[in-house]
Amino acid sequence: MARSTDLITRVRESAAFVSGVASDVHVNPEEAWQAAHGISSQQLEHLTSPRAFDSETHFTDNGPLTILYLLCVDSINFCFWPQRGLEYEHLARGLKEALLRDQHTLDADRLAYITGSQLQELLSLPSPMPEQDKRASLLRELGQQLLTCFNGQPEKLIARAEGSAVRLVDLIVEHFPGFRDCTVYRGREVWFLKRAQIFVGDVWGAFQGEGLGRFDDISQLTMFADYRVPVVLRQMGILVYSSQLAQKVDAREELAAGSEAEIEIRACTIEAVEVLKRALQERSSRDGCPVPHNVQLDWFLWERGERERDTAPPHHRTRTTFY
Ligand SMILES: Nc1nc2c(c(CN[C@H]3C=C[C@H](O)[C@@H]3O)cn2[C@@H]2O[C@H](COP(=O)(O)O)[C@@H](O)[C@H]2O)c(=O)[nH]1
Repeated sequence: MARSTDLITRVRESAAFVSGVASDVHVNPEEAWQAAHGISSQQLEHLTSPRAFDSETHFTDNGPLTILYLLCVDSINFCFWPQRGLEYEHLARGLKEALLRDQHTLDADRLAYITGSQLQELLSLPSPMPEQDKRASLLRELGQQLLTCFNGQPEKLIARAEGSAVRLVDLIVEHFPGFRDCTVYRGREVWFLKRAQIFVGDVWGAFQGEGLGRFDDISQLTMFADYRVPVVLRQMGILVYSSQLAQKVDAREELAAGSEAEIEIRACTIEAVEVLKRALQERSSRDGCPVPHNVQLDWFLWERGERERDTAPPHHRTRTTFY
């Protein structure tokens, strides 16, 4: 019987397909090659060394509760830009502090009934978040499915993946429909799975690749197609927008979710990091430099995007629950 293609492979194939035919975005391989040779070996050493999850922002008890915490964070880790000043860190820190106040606050049987206003209170936010009710419904789905499929125990989800990041991404999308980040481009189904993959990357990072965070195939994750990394890749000259698209993005005009332009930005962002990774592998075959996993390249690019977000050009603006 033909083995059904795992979803991460579909993400890679989607990125290759779209970037091959895209009208408004393309990847510049020469700039990717330059960038790969511009990263110092010290930076690559740092990038590829185990990195502790910063406990100032994140909950890190390094037990099953961390898995539940990360499932909650990555269920609602999207679309902060409509509210000036709201960032990912407010979400991560807010959920951490809620757990420190009451370690049962995110238990599946409580998540299953959470409302938008209860979420706002839990996060101690002065005003409602964008898509707040949608975020609450995603947490209710998380709670209900954890109860139905995993006896309310998130570590059972991790155990069922049997040490495979690829398998865990498939399990997440199978059991939690809110993570099903896919759409249609010119008649073909295309996959991105940003929040499903970032959850796996976060578990791997939180446990530094050991115990509950041990994945033998972590190298299979693609980068996470958000709205911050495309800005960095564009500044590096690796991602190039048509003048029409550049004008729209720079004017902060919204791109509809599922529009060709939005899909081309996301797919070419994934492809750009694949090209960057291959350039680093080629360099390593000559000078022996360490080669980061995509999740490590992603963090490198995302953290640069975070540092420069106030001076960088505008990111693209799409209202979505996927990133
Ligand atoms: N590609 C990628 N996108 C990521 C993350 C993160 C945070 N994760 C790391 C942070 C600490 C731990 O090390 C986690 O691993 C958030 N985002 C996305 O950025 C977007 C902008 O958000 P902001 O600038 O706040 O508005 C939003 O779509 C958000 O979903 C990442 O790592 N990679």
